[in-house]
Amino acid sequence: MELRRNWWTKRLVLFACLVLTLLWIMFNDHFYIIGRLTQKIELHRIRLTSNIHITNNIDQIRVEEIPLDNYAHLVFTNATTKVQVVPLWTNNSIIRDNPMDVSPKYKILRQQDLIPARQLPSALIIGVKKGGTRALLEFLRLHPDIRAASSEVHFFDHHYLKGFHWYRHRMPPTLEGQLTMEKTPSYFVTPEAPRRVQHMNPGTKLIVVVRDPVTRAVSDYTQVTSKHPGLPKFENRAFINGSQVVNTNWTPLRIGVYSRYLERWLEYFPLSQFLFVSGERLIADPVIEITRVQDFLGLKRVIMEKHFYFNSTKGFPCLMKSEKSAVPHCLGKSKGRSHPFIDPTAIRRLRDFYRPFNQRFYQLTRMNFSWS
Ligand SMILES: Nc1ncnc2c1ncn2[C@@H]1O[C@H](COP(=O)(O)OS(=O)(=O)O)[C@@H](OP(=O)(O)O)[C@H]1O
Repeated sequence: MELRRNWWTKRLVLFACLVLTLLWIMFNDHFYIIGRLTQKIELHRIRLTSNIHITNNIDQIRVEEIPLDNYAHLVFTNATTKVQVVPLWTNNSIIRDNPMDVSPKYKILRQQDLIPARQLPSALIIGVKKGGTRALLEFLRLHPDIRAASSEVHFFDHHYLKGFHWYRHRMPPTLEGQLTMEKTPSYFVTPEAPRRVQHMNPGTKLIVVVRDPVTRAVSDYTQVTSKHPGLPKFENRAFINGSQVVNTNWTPLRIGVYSRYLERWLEYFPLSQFLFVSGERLIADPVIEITRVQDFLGLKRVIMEKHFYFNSTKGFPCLMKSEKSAVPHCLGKSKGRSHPFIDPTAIRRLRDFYRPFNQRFYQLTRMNFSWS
């Protein structure tokens, strides 16, 4: 009898160990299992809603990345073998494997069953170069409902052929309700960018930080000379062969013809999807501009007066705290450089040159930026 009882106890202990091991495995793979389930549901949804036949086995999903430009062509010619998938959902196993995402912050979120996922941006700061785009993005990052890629991604100009899967993985993970953003100022002047952005999402919100084109050109030139000292003087580059003719082929001057680029964007997006931020006012009164941006993005007005202070050494507004730390934060040395002296006659000529283009830009945007 005693022998039989021992036999049962041993079996029970063994069974309990087995159950505990199973529970442990399930707990650890909790998110992975959910991820796989969601993936199956998502794929099923694509199958139901799309007229593209996906031949891939669910466990060996092989999505060939094809630029969206070729989409129409593919649908009509070779629909069974190649699919254009713009992923709106992240496989959690990728988050699991990314060291950035196993930070304590994400561990806590996971424990609360809040699973961050990477999304394509729904709002972009598309320009303009040297307009104040970094300042705007750094200010916006204070908002708890905004998550932004920290560096310029250059997807719609340089990396488009890498596909949307690549692009999405440059974005930070977000929780439901959080907005994904990115800033690359060269998008504004990239001929293909409007069509490509529209293709990604015709509802994308577009923010353009603009600044007096003459000061912008000098700022651009200052940046170039900081990297390549010894370049010809600004005045020598701005006018053809020492004449009074403006050298419109020179990129720092060409970028300032804002109306030309905006006209191209307006072929793809309605004006209501743009917000034009004054680069000058972003320095003089950042609260006004940041409030406009929060309203435009449909966000609560969280960033306000108390978040800014004027740093007299830097000569610019700085933040009382950054996204990551509670200490006051100014932009780096490359933002807010002192500009070289430019001959006032050259400045006057450039102002005359830009005047009609500025007027056209005011007309298009229905805003008067008062650049003289
Ligand atoms: N708060 C604050 N701090 C520092 N700088 C500020 C700020 N707000 C706007 N600016 C202006 O931003 C200009 C740089 O613009 P961008 O960030 O768009 O430049 S870039 O295109 O990303 O290189 C930069 O141009 P420069 O003054 O010529 O350096 C600044 O004038």
